[in-house]
Amino acid sequence: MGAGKTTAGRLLAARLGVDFLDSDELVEERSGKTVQDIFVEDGEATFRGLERDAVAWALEHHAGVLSLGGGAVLDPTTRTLLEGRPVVFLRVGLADAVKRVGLGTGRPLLLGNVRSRVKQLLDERAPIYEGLARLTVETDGREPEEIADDIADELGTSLEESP
Ligand SMILES: Nc1ncnc2c1ncn2[C@@H]1O[C@H](COP(=O)(O)OP(=O)(O)O)[C@@H](O)[C@H]1O
Ligand SMILES: O=C(O)C1=C[C@@H](OP(=O)(O)O)[C@@H](O)[C@H](O)C1
Ligand SMILES: [Mg+2]
Repeated sequence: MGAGKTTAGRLLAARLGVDFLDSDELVEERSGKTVQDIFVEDGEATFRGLERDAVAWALEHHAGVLSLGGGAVLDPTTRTLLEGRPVVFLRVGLADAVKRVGLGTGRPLLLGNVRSRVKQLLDERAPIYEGLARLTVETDGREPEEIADDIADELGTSLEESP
């Protein structure tokens, strides 16, 4: 959360001239509920199931850029769906992540002490992100446009070698 997946993903799609989808937006459209309400009313496990279905649908029906929620890779089926695809890990340090998520509004997993929650989630999840990523891009102190340009340049090369 706060890595800039949604922001840089949208810019990347525009730069490549392809469609853009975001798994949180898809979950909200498909369920008719906000992510926040799903977490509060139905719980995280229900959200992960909806997220898995949304990711599966997007990967099957959509060619373009898909930005994921930061916890999507916690689901084993979602991880399997992503394996072998050009997954990009946007790395963010604690300070920049905390700045970017602000008070964590709309991000139910950040309720409470935002800084310690972000740290805990980054520590737990970094190995999963690293294991899945074909490309890792550092985002600290960098503008989303620059990050999107880097991804486009580096993925272009990688996709030529292995689609
Ligand atoms: N590289 C960046 N530098 C500064 N702010 C950023 C950057 N990328 C995104 N942001 C801002 O941080 C917040 C979270 O970005 P978002 O794209 O929603 O992240 P994610 O989808 O990874 O949670 C937004 O307010 C966005 O404008
Ligand atoms: O990291 C997570 O578990 C979550 C990240 C959020 O998306 P972003 O990473 O786009 O903020 C959203 O899916 C939900 O609040 C849970
Ligand atoms: Mg997002």
